[in-house]
Order: sequence, then structure tokens, then C-alpha cells
Amino acid sequence: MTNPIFRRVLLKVSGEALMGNQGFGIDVNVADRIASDIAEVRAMGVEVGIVVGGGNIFRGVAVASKGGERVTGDHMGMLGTVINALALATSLRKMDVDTVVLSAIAMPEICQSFSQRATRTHMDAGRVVIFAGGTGNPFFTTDSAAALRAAEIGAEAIFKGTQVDGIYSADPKTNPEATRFEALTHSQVLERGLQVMDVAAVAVARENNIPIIVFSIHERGGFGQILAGGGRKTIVTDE
Ligand SMILES: Nc1ncnc2c1ncn2[C@@H]1O[C@H](COP(=O)(O)OP(=O)(O)OP(=O)(O)O)[C@@H](O)[C@H]1O
Ligand SMILES: O=c1ccn([C@@H]2O[C@H](COP(=O)(O)O)[C@@H](O)[C@H]2O)c(=O)[nH]1
Repeated sequence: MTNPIFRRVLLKVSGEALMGNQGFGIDVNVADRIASDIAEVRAMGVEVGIVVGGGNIFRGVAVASKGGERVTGDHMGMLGTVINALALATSLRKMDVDTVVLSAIAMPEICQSFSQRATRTHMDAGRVVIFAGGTGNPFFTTDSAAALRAAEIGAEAIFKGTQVDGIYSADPKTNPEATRFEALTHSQVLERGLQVMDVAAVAVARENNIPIIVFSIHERGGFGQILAGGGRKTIVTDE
């Protein structure tokens, strides 16, 4: 078996990806497919922490743009990430991957609360840990939560599994002329204003020397291929 290039990683799963071809919510087949890629990586011996986004349910900015209160919208967004985390945990458990959900917002009847100590205990026991509720604070995103949790668990890399297969010179969804980068530095991502990940998240990753790998979560087996040293992605490292 190929030796993985990293032993402990933080995977950010796009919330938007979870809805598949639907306009809202979760397509269980997509959740199962993503879970099978995670199971494959666990079988390679890689420790995995996961942050799930909430773009398939609510984004605070969208709620605010329709006249709602931003903080309430952000609360709704964070609750959406808990729903997604529970769905992904269900898919992983179907595949016999021991999984626990830790939430940044206390909801003890539903899942355990996040703490670094609890995380360590679960990871040492071989569990996949899904971090729900983002950072627990409004005005942030799950990208920032991914960077923070990555630093907290000592992850060797952040894998941003998103709708596109890397970082481009412009958003490839709206600009067909955009070209993909193979590699960038954290500073280049920030200076060029490449918006695949929010500024705060890239800054935390840079500060803590954590590489970011952007890849398509829709590419079956893509997560494992990158950990095996191949795959299609953009890698962001220190200068
Ligand atoms: N320079 C760029 N290179 C690549 N993608 C970019 C770039 N600029 C903007 N994007 C867009 O950023 C998106 C990813 O951002 P975002 O984190 O908001 O979505 P996500 O990963 O689907 O997460 P969620 O749904 O959980 O919020 C990509 O789908 C892509 O369309
Ligand atoms: O720390 C956080 C994380 C998220 N939110 C809110 O949730 C939605 C969904 O998260 P995405 O990262 O966009 O997928 C986000 O738009 C925020 O409204 C938050 O407030 N704090």
C-alpha cells in the first residue's frame, strides 16, 4: 500500500456539494459517495478531522441580503452545518467508519460539544471527528473553522474539497478564461485576491505553516489519490 504524504489532515467538505443536483438540502447519495472517499483515506491509516460547510442550507449573508438580521442568518448557517455534520456522520457509520460529531454550539441532546481535549481523545481512539457549528461565532465561515481546527489538532494539511478542482486565476464558474494553478504560496493567494477560501482562513493557515490543498470533492477517489501523492489539485504552501 502507498504511504500517505500526510498522516493527519483536516478535510473541509463543501456544504453546497452535499445538495448534488437539488436546489437545497442534502442528497444522501452524494453524502454516501463523499463518505466512501473518506473511508478509503481512513483505510490508508490517515487521521481525519472534518469541517462541513453549510452553503446548501443557509448563508448569513444571503439571509441579510433579503432584509433579515445578519447575526440570526449566521446562527441559521451554523445550525445548517450541524445538520450536514449529522448527515455525513450517518453516511460514514453506514460504512463502519467510527465517527463522532463535536459541535462548537452546545446541543448536548444531539451531539457532544467541541473541546480540544475531547477531540484528542476521539482521534487517539481512531475516530473520525466531524466539527459542526463552524467557529461558533457569527461573521465567520466554515473555511475559518477549518483553519482553526486544523491548527488545534496539529493537522499537517487542510484539504478543501469543493465544487472546483483547484485554485484558478478567477472564479472558473463565471470566467471560462480562468486558468488553474498547480501551486501557490499563502501570500500569493491573499495578494491576488483569489476567493476560493476566505482571507481569515488563509491567514490562519499561513501563520501556522499549514499547507492548503484545494480539490474537487466530486472527483471519486480524489482525496485518496492526492494523499497517495497524485491527483488533481492546487497546493498552497509557505514561500
Ligand atoms: N480564484 C478562484 N479559484 C477557484 N474557485 C474560486 C475562485 N474564486 C471564486 N471561486 C469559487 O469559490 C467556490 C468555493 O467557495 P466556498 O467556500 O464559498 O464554497 P464551498 O466550498 O462550496 O463551501 P460551502 O458551500 O460550504 O460554503 C468555488 O466553488 C468557486 O466557484
Ligand atoms: O464560524 C462560522 C461558520 C459559519 N457561519 C455561518 O454559516 C454559514 C454556512 O457556512 P459556509 O462557510 O458559508 O458554508 C455561513 O455563511 C455563515 O452564515 C458562521 O456564522 N460562523
